[in-house]
Parts: sequence; structure tokens; C-alpha cells
Amino acid sequence: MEADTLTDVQDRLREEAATERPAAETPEIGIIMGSDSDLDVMMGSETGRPGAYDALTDLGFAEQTADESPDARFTFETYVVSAHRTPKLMYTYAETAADRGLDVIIAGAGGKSADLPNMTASIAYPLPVIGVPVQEKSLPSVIGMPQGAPIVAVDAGKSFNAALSAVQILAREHEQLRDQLQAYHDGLQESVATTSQDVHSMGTEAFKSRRDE
Ligand SMILES: Nc1c(C(=O)O)ncn1[C@@H]1O[C@H](COP(=O)(O)O)[C@@H](O)[C@H]1O
Repeated sequence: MEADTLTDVQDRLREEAATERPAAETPEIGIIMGSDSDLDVMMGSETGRPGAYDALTDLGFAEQTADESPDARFTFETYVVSAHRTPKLMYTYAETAADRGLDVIIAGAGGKSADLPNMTASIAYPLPVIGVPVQEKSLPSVIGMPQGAPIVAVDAGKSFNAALSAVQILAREHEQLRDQLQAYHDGLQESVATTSQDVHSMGTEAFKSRRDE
């Protein structure tokens, strides 16, 4: 990031924090990650596991970008922020988060020194931060907080679940989101039940060959 761009991003965050905007116009969920190399794990990829992007868009959220304010009532935003590479930006992001209208942050980072989630949690406190260790080796540094400095976290790579947890937090206030979460859960149960019925009625061999077709 160029020095000027760094300043621009921080200025924009501060300006947004200083502007009174109705709750319906601000993103409820902020997603940050240490590097754009985390994008597939954090947001999901066509070849790999689904991620936070997939979970949120399934639940009716839309992504709010600098150029586009979607019509959807519930939105999220995405930034790359690093505790180690852009400490000032991390500080500004976390410090302005509540005033910018965010209700919860999902923060993912990889490597052995995955400090973005825990540092963001400390600065944004009492705003809840859900940490996503991008790899197994990132887990201890994401969850290892001292007493009095909380973070909630999901298992390595489980950004999809982080998104569901974020929506659970929001659903305490928004009935529409409670209904969306319930519908998602009903669909999940239905799909496991269908699989169960199929494997039981077809038998293992036939089920496997149909699945591998
Ligand atoms: N763990 C952190 C932090 C941080 O915690 O501040 N910043 C970047 N990273 C991680 O470094 C890995 C490699 O990043 P690059 O691919 O950019 O070299 C990524 O998984 C990122 O989350």
C-alpha cells in the first residue's frame, strides 16, 4: 500500500466515523484479513470450502463497497488490514469500527504470528470480534488472549461459521435475521436427512458411485 493510499483509507474511515448515518446505511459486519492471500479461506472459493462471503450472501447480506451501496438491508464490508504490516490502519479500523456503525468484526489472519484478530479485539472492545485462524498453526496466536481481553474464535479456516456466529449476534436485535438463520438450519437438516435416506436405501456401494459420478 502506497503511503498516500494508506492515509486516504484511514482518512475515509475517520470521516465515516464522524458522519451520522442511519443504521440501515452502514455495514453491520466488517471483515478484515491480514493479506489478500487469505481471500479464498476467508470468503470462500469455487474450488475449496465456502467461506464468510458465501454464508453472508446466502443469508441475504450484500457487500458494501466504496463505489456501491446495495439495496439490501444488511451488508458487510471487506478490507485487508495487517497488525504487522499496517499497524496504524489496524488501529484506525478498530478504533472507528463502532462509530462507523459496525456491530461485529470478523478478523482472519494466517501464519504463526496471527495477531490481527486479537489486537483488533483489544482495540475495538467492547465490539465483538470473531477471529478466524487462516491455518492450523495460526490458532494459538488467535485465541491466546490474557484474562480480561476477550476474543471469540472459530476453528482454523472456518470463516463460514464465523459469519454464522456474526449473524447470530445481530439476530438478537433483528427478527428477519433470526428467520434467515432458522431457514438455513432447516435446509441443513433437510439435506443431511436426504443423504441419510439415500445412503440407507441405496446401500453404500451404489451411493458412493452416484456421489463420485
Ligand atoms: N498474520 C498476519 C498479519 C497480522 O496478524 O497482522 N498480517 C499478515 N498476516 C498473514 O501473513 C500471511 C502471509 O501473507 P502474504 O501472503 O501477504 O505474504 C497471511 O496469511 C496473512 O494473514
